Amino acid sequence: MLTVAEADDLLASHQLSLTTETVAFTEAPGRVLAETILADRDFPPFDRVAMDGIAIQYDALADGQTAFSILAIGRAGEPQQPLPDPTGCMEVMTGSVLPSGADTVIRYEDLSITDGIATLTIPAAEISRGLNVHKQGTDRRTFDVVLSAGVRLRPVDLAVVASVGQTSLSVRKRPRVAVVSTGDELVTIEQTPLPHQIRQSNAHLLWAALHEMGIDASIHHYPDDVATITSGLSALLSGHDVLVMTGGVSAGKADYVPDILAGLGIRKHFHKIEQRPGKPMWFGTSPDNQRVVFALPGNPVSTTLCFYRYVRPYLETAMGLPGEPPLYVQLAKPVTFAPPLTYFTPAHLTTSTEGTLLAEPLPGSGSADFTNLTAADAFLEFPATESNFPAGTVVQAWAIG
Ligand SMILES: Nc1nc2c(c(=O)[nH]1)N[C@H]1C(S)=C(S)[C@@H](COP(=O)(O)OP(=O)(O)OC[C@H]3O[C@@H](n4cnc5c(N)ncnc54)[C@H](O)[C@@H]3O)O[C@H]1N2
Ligand code: MOO
Repeated sequence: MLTVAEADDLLASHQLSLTTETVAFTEAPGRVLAETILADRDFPPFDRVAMDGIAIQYDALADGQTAFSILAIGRAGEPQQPLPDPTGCMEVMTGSVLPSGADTVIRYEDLSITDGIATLTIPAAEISRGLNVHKQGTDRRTFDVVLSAGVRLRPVDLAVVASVGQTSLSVRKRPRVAVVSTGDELVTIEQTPLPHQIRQSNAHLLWAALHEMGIDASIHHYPDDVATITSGLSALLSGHDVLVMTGGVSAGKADYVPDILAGLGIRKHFHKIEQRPGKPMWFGTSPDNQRVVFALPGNPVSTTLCFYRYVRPYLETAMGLPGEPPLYVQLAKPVTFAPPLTYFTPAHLTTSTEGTLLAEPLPGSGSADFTNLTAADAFLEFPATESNFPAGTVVQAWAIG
C-alpha cells in the first residue's frame, strides 16, 4: 500500500499528454486555449470619447473661455473629423473618435446648450486636459498578450478573442473517456430492481462529473464475467485515452478487474492507497502512457472521493489546466479518526462573517451510503499523522461539483 502523497507522485509521473486541435470560434467555449492571443491593434484603437458631450481644445478653456459654438457632430462609427476651429466645439458621442485638434470632452450634464452655444455650468477648475478621453493603446498595445495558453475559455475570454478578430483557435484535445462499471447486482435506471439488485448510480456520477469538465464520456456496463469484461475492455482501450472504471477492484471472488487489465497489457502503477474511503483504488497505464485506466472502488462514496481527489485533477492537468488546487477550510466541529490512514469525510462548507471557509463534517454510515453526499460541497482530507482534529483546525478540502 502506498500513501496519498505517493499516489499523487505516481499519477504525476504517468501523465497523459494531449495534443492540440483547431476549432471554430463557436466551438471554443469551455475549451482549453493552446495558443497565445495577441492584440491585433491598439486597445482602444483611437483616442476614444468616453462620455456624450462636447469635444474642445483645452487651451481655449485655460484661456478663460467657458462658452463654445457647436460646429459639428461626431458619432460612434464615423471616421475621425477635425475640430473646425480651436475656439469652438463638436458634439461627440460615447465611442466616437476624438476629433483631431480636440483633447478634452465635457459631459452634457455639465453644460447648458442654447442657440448652438454650449456653456459650462460647473467651475472650469473641475475640467482637466484629457478629461473623458480614453487615449489610444492605454488598455493594450498592438502585439501585447491579451490571453495566455492554458485557460479554460470563459465568456469574458471569448469576448477578448472576438475583439482581436480570431475566428478559429488552437485548443487542447479533450481526452476520449469511457466510464465502465461492472457487477451482476446492477440494473439500469429504468428497471425495477429485484430484492437482491440495485440500480446503477456510479457510472452516472462519473459521466456527469466528466460532463461538467467538458468531457463527453460514453458509459459501458459489464456483468461479472471475465470473458465479457476482457473483450469489452479490449475494444474500449483501442478507441479511448482514458477508462474510468468503478467496482470489482477489491478482494472479492468477482473482483476480476486488476487481473484482466494486467492481461490486456495495462501496467499497474498502484493498487491500494492508505486512505479511507477508497482504499482499493487501482491506477495503470499502457507502457507508452497513451492509455490510462483508473479503477475506482465500487462503494459509491469511494468512487466519488477517488474521482474528485485523483481523477479530476489528473484530467485537468492532461487538458493543460493548472488543476484546481484544494481549498483550505476551518473545521466547525472536532473530528477524531484513529487508524493510521488518510481520512476523507464529506462536509458542507459555509463562509463565516470574517470571510473564513467553515467546514461542517457530515454524518454518514460509511462508504456505501451515499445519499448524504447531496448535502456535501467537498471532502475534507485529514492527514494520517494525527488522530484528533479540534474545531478550528485548518484542513484541505476537495470540492465536489
Ligand atoms: N476482504 C476485503 N473486502 C473488501 C475490501 C478489502 O480490502 N478486503 N475493501 C473494501 C472496500 S474499502 C471497498 S470500497 C469495496 C470496493 O470493492 P470493489 O471495488 O470490488 O467494488 P464491488 O465489490 O464491485 O462493489 C462494492 C459496493 O459498491 C456497489 N457498487 C459497485 N458498483 C456500483 C455502481 N456502478 N453503482 C452503484 N453501486 C455500485 C456494489 O453493489 C457493492 O455494494 O470493497 C470492500 N471489500
Ligand atoms: O473504499 Mo472502501 O470505502 O474504504 O469501503
